[in-house]
This record gives sequence, structure tokens and C-alpha cells, in this order.
Amino acid sequence: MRTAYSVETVRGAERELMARLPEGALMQRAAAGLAAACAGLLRRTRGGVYGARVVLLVGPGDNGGDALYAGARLARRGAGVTAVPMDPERIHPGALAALRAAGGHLAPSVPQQADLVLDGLLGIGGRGGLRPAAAALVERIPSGVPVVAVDLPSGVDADTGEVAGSAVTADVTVTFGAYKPGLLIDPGASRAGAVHLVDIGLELPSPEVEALQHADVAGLLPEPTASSDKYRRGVVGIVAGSAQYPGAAVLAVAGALRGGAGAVRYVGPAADAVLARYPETLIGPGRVQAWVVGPGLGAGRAGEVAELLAGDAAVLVDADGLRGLDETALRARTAPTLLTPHAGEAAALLGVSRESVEAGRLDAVRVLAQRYGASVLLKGSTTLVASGGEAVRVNPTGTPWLATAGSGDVLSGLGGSLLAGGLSGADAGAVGAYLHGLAARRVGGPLLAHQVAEALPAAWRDTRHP
Ligand SMILES: NC(=O)C1=CN([C@@H]2O[C@H](COP(=O)(O)OP(=O)(O)OC[C@H]3O[C@@H](n4cnc5c(N)ncnc54)[C@H](O)[C@@H]3O)[C@@H](O)[C@H]2O)[C@@H](O)CC1
Ligand SMILES: Nc1ncnc2c1ncn2[C@@H]1O[C@H](COP(=O)(O)OP(=O)(O)O)[C@@H](O)[C@H]1O
Ligand SMILES: [K+]
Repeated sequence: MRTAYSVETVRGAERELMARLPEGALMQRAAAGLAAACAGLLRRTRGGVYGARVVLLVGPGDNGGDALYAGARLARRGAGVTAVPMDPERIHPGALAALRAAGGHLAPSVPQQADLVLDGLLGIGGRGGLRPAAAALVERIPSGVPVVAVDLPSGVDADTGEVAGSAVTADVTVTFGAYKPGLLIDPGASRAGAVHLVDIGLELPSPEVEALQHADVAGLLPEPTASSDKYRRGVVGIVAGSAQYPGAAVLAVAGALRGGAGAVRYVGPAADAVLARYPETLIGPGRVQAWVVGPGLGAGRAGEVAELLAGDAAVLVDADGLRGLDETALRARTAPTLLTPHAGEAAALLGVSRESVEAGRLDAVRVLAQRYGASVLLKGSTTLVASGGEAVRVNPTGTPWLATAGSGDVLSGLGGSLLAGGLSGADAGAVGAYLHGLAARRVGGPLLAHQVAEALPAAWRDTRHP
């Protein structure tokens, strides 16, 4: 499991550790890790540190201090290091002295000839969009030169991944002590590049955000045992498709057949299309452990959604099923409930614009989960799953090629199948998104939704191999 912690939590852990260590020790640990990562990068890009031209963008706080101390270490190894301050009146004094003692110097503007740029403008102390002095330096980062962000790319909100205005786009982010949620959640995550964690010895409580990895997923997948039969493995029922959208039913069944349930039952007007493609499907109403309702349902079928929600089986609600959800009915449920909106559907549920959901994904998914008393999977770039007071799960797999018609239908069938196999709403959502994203990566791009479904068994097997 990869875990991420809020600024408040990180600061608390830092305070405790600093009280036990000599002054400045933590910053030295951070700077040593940062310099080592930069040296590694310079070895790969130009064969070594000696003679490299390194530019430091230096903010007024400790983030700038880290950059300066790391710059001093690189200067001692023969790099030519130039520091450009955001505000010449406010520079970490000890760190500047260390850089100067090592042969580095200050400059008023960003040199355009460089082998490496370190973004040490803002770290976890950054608030709101970059102010003009910081934004002006960011604009002058020469194109094509590798950028290493110190702790996090400046302009990215550490707690949420939100970006208000401009922000640094890094090739590598060297982060200290713990991942910050903003490094894992878009739009921040796609600014961070490859994230490298430097252990500075923090002791951390439970995380605010977490990302499953292969072993976590393998441990949650419902594998059959010697005593399994198809009913014990769980039956998933699919209520999807309409005369207008029969394909959604086929794709949801395609996902459900690969999610580990023992049987898939289809209820709706697209039975012929479903059977033509998947003769394994049971047709018509019957007992199930989990329902999937919504893909391609069309308008005017809220009664069917309400009926399923009034029952005691687990329910995954997607797409058209999300229209006019009854908050009270949802809150009264005791079986697992998983809602799977994309940003547009989430915006309709929240009564806000789609853009504001995209910009503040973490907040949106948390509010929805709380309001409906359900697990909520918010689709899109860096899919998120929230449930009650638990850590929000961020999906580390996936590809933008998934933004294609029908891929969400496959995900809903898959998630429902996992619910039928006994997973909780949060686990079914997180494991479903993980496999779905892994399958899509296996297919590559451009991809068709049914190919994602077909790649699910291979993705399932992949999770067993770290
Ligand atoms: N606290 C610790 O023990 C450690 C902290 N470390 C470093 O310290 C950093 C945090 O340092 P600070 O708390 O000094 O905070 P920062 O250095 O992240 O930034 C704070 C400064 O930036 C200014 N600022 C805030 N938002 C701005 C904006 N939008 N535009 C322009 N200026 C803005 C503030 O006025 C303040 O002066 C971490 O990210 C990490 O790099 C590391 O050295 C590891 C140890
Ligand atoms: N930019 C993106 N990056 C990664 N995944 C994406 C992106 N956009 C969409 N997706 C994924 O593609 C799928 C699309 O689902 P959805 O919007 O419901 O489409 P549909 O209703 O056509 O099936 C979801 O799994 C979503 O997370
Ligand atoms: K930074």
C-alpha cells in the first residue's frame, strides 16, 4: 500500500521528530536525499555531476533551504550551481551560506543554459496559486531541461492536488518523509513526474489517502477454493441497456463475467444482444448477491433503481441509475452500496459545475460519500474511491485511452462482480478500478471498451507477480 498524508499530519510528525534531533538534522536528511536523487539523474542524462550546470529556484521558506543545501552538496561534487531567489530579501540564511561556501552563487534571473533545474520555490507551506514573483520564475524554466521538484511541484496544493493558476511540471519529484495527497491526485499528480520518497524517519499515524499496489489487490481478489461452487462464488445481476443502448448491457456483462462472480444474470431489454455475445449469461430475474444498475438504462427507469436499493443485496449504481437518487433511501441501506459517477454525474449530484469537480476531485468524492452514506468511486484521471471516514483510495493504474465510450460500463460490471464475491463497497471500487486500469494498460492505445474486458483475466493474474 502506498500511503499519503496531509500537511497537518506531516507537520505534526516533523515536530515530534525534530524535538528529538539536533537542530537542522531533518533538513540535512532531506537535502542529502535530494542531492543523491539529482546526482543519479545527472549520471543518467550526462554521465555525472562534475561540470553540470545546476539551477536552483529558491523560495522564501524551508523548501528553498532544502534546494540550497542540496545545491551545496552538488557544488562540492563539481557542479556549477546558480541559485535564483524568488525574493532576495528572504532566503534561508544558513543554507545560502552553505551554498556560497561550496562555490555556488546567486543570480537575479534564470540562466537558460542548464543541465538540471531544481524547483525549491514552495513545498508544503505553499498556499493558493503561485504569486507573481514565483510564477515569473516558473515561466523562465528553460524548455527541455530536466526539472526536479523539491518535496512537491510548486503551485500544486499538497493536500488536494488542486492547481490554481500556473504550477511547475516536474520530471521527478523528490518528496520527504511521506507522499502528500497532491502527488497522487490529478491535476497535481500529472505535474509530479516520477515520485521518489526520501525517508527522513517520520513516524506517521493512519493516512488520509492510499493507493493499492499489486499485492494488496491480489490479497482482496475473490479466488475460488476447493469448496467453491458457482452460487457460493456469488451471483451478480446486471440491470442495464435499453432499446437505444443495448451495447451498454453487453459491456457491463463483459466486465461482470471477468470479476470473479460464479454467475452473471441479466435483466432487461437487451437479452438477445447479451446472449449472442455471452451464452454464459443467465437471463431474467432471480436471486443475486449484488446488482449493477444504470449503464445505458435511459430515462424513466428510476423505479427499477429504487426497487433494487430497497432490497438487501449489494448494489452498484452507475450512469443513468445515478439520476434522481434518493438520499434517504440510500442512507437507510445496510448492504454495501457503491456509486460510480464520472465528473459530470458527480457534478449533477452535487449541484456544481463539472469543472469544479475536476479541479477539486478529493473534496467532491468525500462530500458525495458522506451525503449518500455510500462508497463512491469518482471516475476520470486518477480515479478516487471514498467511503465513510476511511482513507480515500486513489487508483494508480489506468490510462487516458480509457476515455472511450463503454469503458465505464465494463468497470461497473466488474465492480458489481467483486461486490457479489463479498468485497466491501470501497474494496470493490478500488480493486475494480485497479484491474480495469491495468487491463487498459495491457491493451495499450487506441483501445476499445470490449478489449479492456477481455484483458481483465490477464490483469488479474498480473497482480500475483510483484
Ligand atoms: N519541517 C521540517 O522538518 C522539514 C521541512 N522540509 C522542507 O520544508 C518545506 C516547508 O517549508 P516551509 O514551511 O518554510 O514552507 P515553504 O518553503 O513551502 O513555503 C513557505 C513560504 O512561501 C510563501 N508562500 C506561500 N504560498 C505562496 C504562493 N502561493 N506564492 C508565493 N509564495 C508563497 C510563504 O509566504 C512562506 O514564506 C517542506 O516542503 C520541505 O521542503 C524538509 O527540509 C524536511 C524537514
Ligand atoms: N483522462 C483519463 N485518464 C484516465 N482514465 C480516464 C480518463 N477519462 C476517463 N477515464 C476512465 O474511463 C472510464 C470512462 O467511464 P465513463 O465516463 O463512465 O464512460 P462510459 O459511460 O462511456 O462507459 C472510467 O473508468 C474513467 O475512470
Ligand atoms: K517545490
